[in-house]
Amino acid sequence: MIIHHLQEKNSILNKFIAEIRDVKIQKDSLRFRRNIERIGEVLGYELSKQLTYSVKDIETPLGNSQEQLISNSIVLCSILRAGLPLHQGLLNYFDDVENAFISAYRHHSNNDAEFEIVVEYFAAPSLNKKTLLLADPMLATGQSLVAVIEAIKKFGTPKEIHILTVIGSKEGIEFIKENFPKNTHLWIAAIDDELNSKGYIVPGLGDAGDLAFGAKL
Ligand SMILES: O=P(O)(O)OC[C@H]1O[C@H](OP(=O)(O)OP(=O)(O)O)[C@H](O)[C@@H]1O
Ligand SMILES: O=c1cc[nH]c(=O)[nH]1
Ligand SMILES: [Mg+2]
Repeated sequence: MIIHHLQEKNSILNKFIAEIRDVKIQKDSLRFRRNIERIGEVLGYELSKQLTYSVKDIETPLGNSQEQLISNSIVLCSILRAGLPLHQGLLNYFDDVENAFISAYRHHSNNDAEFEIVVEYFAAPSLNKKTLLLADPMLATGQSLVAVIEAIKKFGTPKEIHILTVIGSKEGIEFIKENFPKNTHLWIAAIDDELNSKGYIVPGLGDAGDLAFGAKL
């Protein structure tokens, strides 16, 4: 796995990360969603430098200009629910790509510490030979991403996979490294050291889905 850790270098991204982590600021759900969206825009811009380009002749009112444009066939797939604002941020820049959505949630049967990932819903075009962008703001244990990559196998084999995430744990990154193809790129804004006993990232930000859309039963 090729890891691109964006916060290794200081940028305006730091402000968006600080605001989504901040226990007071994150209570403003409109601002929380918009910050995740802005981070999606930054991740998408960085990722665009890794794509394939081909020249296209563009007619201007005064002449012609040769522009290098992205030639990958891209499918942007986000994991519900928390992936939605990240999806919007990526779509702001990758506005003409195909889209896919998959649901994955933690199902607790006995206690808070034990859960399985339930994948129920998947709407997608063929993924065969495509460049798959897989977006989910939180990479905690990594179990959701691994359940998703298993579930989408029947929709074809992508040429390459780019995972886009906001905050990840070291443990989660190790887990997905073992379960994704070696040429997979991980674009990650912030990496945290720990997971708590309930599988939440520490210091993290709490529950991204609830902060964006409210608590669920
Ligand atoms: O790496 P993992 O341990 O699998 O955890 C990460 C998952 O948890 C969050 O979703 P959640 O299950 O809370 O669903 P939600 O988006 O509906 O809130 C997050 O958006 C990831 O999908
Ligand atoms: O820290 C975490 C772990 C899973 N899901 C979240 O939203 N946050
Ligand atoms: Mg959640």
